[in-house]
Amino acid sequence: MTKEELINLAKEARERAYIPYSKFGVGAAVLTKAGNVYQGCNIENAAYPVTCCAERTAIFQAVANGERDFSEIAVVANTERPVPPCGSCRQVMAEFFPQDAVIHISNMSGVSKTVTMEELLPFSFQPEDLFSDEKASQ
Ligand SMILES: O=c1ccn([C@H]2C[C@H](O)[C@@H](CO)O2)c(=O)[nH]1
Ligand SMILES: [Zn+2]
Repeated sequence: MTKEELINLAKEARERAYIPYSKFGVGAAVLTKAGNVYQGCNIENAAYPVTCCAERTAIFQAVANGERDFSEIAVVANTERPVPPCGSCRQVMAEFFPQDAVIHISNMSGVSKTVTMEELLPFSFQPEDLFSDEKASQ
């Protein structure tokens, strides 16, 4: 699976975005270490904050299908510069992605940028931090 193929799958998912409020469509495609791809689009809600971004939709789709080991994700929007994932999505990525996993962000005309998980959310709160709580280990 090439970067371009993953980006094309994110573009395809973007066509299914449910965006009656913002009209801002985003698509994502996440690649698992097993070689499977799960797509996601943003899904908005009349109660605005309930909206789920494309990235989280794709990751949750994969996890709900029993996959938790990820190597890459592509995210696409029709913007001038490639759209950086929001803070909530970065934290969800940090839960599942290793530090060397790669995030490809792209616009519709193919301007893209690739960053690692470590670059996208450095010094992130990790599951290990929670489990290392001193009281929890007593
Ligand atoms: O990286 C991003 C940024 C925004 N959105 C969605 C959320 C909302 O539906 C719309 C406007 O913020 O775009 C995403 O899906 N991913
Ligand atoms: Zn987000």
